[in-house]
Amino acid sequence: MAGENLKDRISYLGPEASFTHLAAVRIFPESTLVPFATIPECIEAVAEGRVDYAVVPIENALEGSVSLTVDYLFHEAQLYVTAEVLSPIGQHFLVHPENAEAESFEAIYSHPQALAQSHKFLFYTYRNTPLEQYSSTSAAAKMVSELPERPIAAIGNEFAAHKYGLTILHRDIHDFHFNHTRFFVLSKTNHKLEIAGHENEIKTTLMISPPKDDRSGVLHQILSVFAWRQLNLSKIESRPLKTGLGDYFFIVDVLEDENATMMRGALEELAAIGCEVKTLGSYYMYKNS
Ligand SMILES: O=C(O)C(=O)C[C@]1(C(=O)O)C=C[C@@H](O)C=C1
Repeated sequence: MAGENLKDRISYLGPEASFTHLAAVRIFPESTLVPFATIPECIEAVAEGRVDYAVVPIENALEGSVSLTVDYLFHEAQLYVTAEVLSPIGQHFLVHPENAEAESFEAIYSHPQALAQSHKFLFYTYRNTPLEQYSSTSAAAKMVSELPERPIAAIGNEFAAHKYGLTILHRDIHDFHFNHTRFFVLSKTNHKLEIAGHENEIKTTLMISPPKDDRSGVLHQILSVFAWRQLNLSKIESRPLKTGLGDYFFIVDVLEDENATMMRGALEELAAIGCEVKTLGSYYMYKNS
């Protein structure tokens, strides 16, 4: 399926000016974007057909996988990745203009990922200020804008500062310069979103559960399936199956289309060695500036 439909409805972690919102606008500039308070609600909305696509964070360069998204995709939903968005992430320290001269702050609010990405700055600059988790960076920014009487701060992006009329007291407070997040664009149907400006490389995400007989060398066996076919992996990660200690599944990103001959052979061979494979489909990557 090519292009976006103007009538499409898209769920994202709101409110406006979250990082997920910016990623959603990159792919769906003209569609109806519907904010939700949590990632599971965004995923549920697409699984139940209330929206056509969900845009959700999947991995951050500093903090690793967003386990909530990974686990929902494995355990709860049968959805497909239709595109990936790679966004640079700049975290800023935002305050109400009336509190721009405050000597200290009562608390600092943000999404747990943003607090974690700014850990060093917060430790060295605001060691004694409580850090409070909030549903998203933009929800924290909105809340700070609504409570000028409280000396509180939020961590979020520049768009949130503009949207909610906040002052950027400290700019670029994320701990490492190369801060990027990958977002998935999820749908109930397996297809690729093809709009202008995608990278050439195609990627397929597989979730592989190893055979249950606990044989030795099974990870080696799984990797060999890809290795001798010269199928390049850009990521491999394990997550708990939640069936017992030591039980894991593997998330593998392969730089090939799932319909390519070598990939079809790899999927057959994985089944033959007793693996269960959940494919999330093949998709292109879009960079956000
Ligand atoms: O809180 C937001 O603004 C989000 O869109 C969520 C989220 C995440 O869950 O990783 C997205 C990107 C950034 O890494 C920080 C937070």
